[in-house]
Amino acid sequence: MTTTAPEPSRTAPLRIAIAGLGTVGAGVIRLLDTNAQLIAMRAGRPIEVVAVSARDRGKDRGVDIARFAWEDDMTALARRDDVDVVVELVGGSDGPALALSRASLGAGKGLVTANKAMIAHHGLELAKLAEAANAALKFEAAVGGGIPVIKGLREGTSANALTKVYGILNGTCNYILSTMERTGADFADVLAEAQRLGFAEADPAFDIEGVDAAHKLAILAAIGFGTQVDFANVRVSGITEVRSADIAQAAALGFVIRLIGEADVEDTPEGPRLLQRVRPCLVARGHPLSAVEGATNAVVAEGNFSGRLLFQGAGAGDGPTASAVAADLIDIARDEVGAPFSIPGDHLSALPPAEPGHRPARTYIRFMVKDRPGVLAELTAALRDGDVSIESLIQQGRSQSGGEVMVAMVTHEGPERCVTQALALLEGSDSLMAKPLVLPILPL
Ligand SMILES: NC(=O)C1=CN([C@@H]2O[C@H](COP(=O)(O)OP(=O)(O)OC[C@H]3O[C@@H](n4cnc5c(N)ncnc54)[C@H](O)[C@@H]3O)[C@@H](O)[C@H]2O)C=CC1
Ligand SMILES: N[C@@H](CC=O)C(=O)O
Ligand code: NA
Repeated sequence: MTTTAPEPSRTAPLRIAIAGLGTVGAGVIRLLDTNAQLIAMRAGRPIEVVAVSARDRGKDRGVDIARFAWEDDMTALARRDDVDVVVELVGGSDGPALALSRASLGAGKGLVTANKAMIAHHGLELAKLAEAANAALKFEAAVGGGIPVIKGLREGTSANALTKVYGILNGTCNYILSTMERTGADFADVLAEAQRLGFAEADPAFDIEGVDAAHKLAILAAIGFGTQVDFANVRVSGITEVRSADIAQAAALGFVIRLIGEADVEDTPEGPRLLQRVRPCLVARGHPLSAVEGATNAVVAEGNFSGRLLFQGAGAGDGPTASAVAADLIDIARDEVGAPFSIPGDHLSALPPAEPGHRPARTYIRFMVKDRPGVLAELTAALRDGDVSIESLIQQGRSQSGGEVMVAMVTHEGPERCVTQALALLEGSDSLMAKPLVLPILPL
């Protein structure tokens, strides 16, 4: 006689364990407490926290954790028989978060995570583990905080071939850029405020150097284009070189500066190629992304039948991120699972990276140069030799004593590689006092 484990009753609670009780973890507990009744109604059963783990048991988080079992070793959560789903809110691409995630899926438990770094690096492996164990792996909070953008792409646009996905994917950078633009405040002060508000990563270099946005872009591209997550081939530049003077100059020209992630698949004679890049761009006032302020994120997806879709909302912070985590839990409670990347891991394709040099672009170029005769001629000669046509050129004031001046230009549309070639001609020039800043102008 064979016996099988009894099917859990649909009214039995979904029993969860939470690892990580920082901004997001405490937010999830607060949300599950506050909205317990409506969540039980919508999920078809209660969602009940059984056990938790973090670094410091005694820390005051503004939520009562004494009612939950405590594990010093977070991977012990994956071994508990009284847990159906593990929620990983620790962070870090490897280390304990990855060990816990592998152990949870390996034990056949569902996994909900907000950890974009881990999904960007190990998403395919974890998806295959989940699929093999017939367990859920969900990560709505990992991209766009509270915006249901993973759901939007996995479900809402699932009948479309996507042509492009792009947008503002990092709340901290957007908070810094839009606050500097509005108030003229200093970069370091605004970053400190974003940290205080709980938007920034544990190491904020991930935010300001564009890496966090690149993690999120790699995840969106995988879902949108049915490709394996390919973080290693995202071309990344962050916002650390952007100065207040660039923001002011952009404003005078009718633009704002935003950190934009963009991905598309290009058909080439050698086959399809995946372009993924994150970089600060000039965005014309009037473009929907120019009005995105503070820690808000916005993602544009273009489908061949849906047309252009815009997903917008709070991209960081405890409440919005907790909202996305809880929505994933509700899906699991309802048994709505499916392949983590929309199509099974074994069928995700591996596309080589695209080379975008031939693509047409208008570009803002800012030089910091020595204030001396002949400098402008040197710059314009290099641009001429690189086949770059200048649309407008502004020299900002004069220094007192032959010091540093700013020269900003906007180019006419031309192949991207021309700007790169022109700037290569200036490399090593003692007229340049800093590396030129190149900001593409986002097409409408
Ligand atoms: N803060 C936000 O707005 C958002 C955060 N996320 C992601 O959510 C995750 C958590 O982020 P936050 O709550 O902001 O971080 P946090 O730093 O506020 O909290 C992290 C928690 O994990 C625990 N922890 C960290 N390392 C540990 C270790 N080695 N052993 C045991 N416990 C450890 C800490 O004690 C703390 O309780 C990260 O993956 C982050 O990228 C995603 C979307 C938005
Ligand atoms: N540090 C991230 C948090 C959300 O993902 C951000 O600023 O967007
Ligand atoms: Na989201």
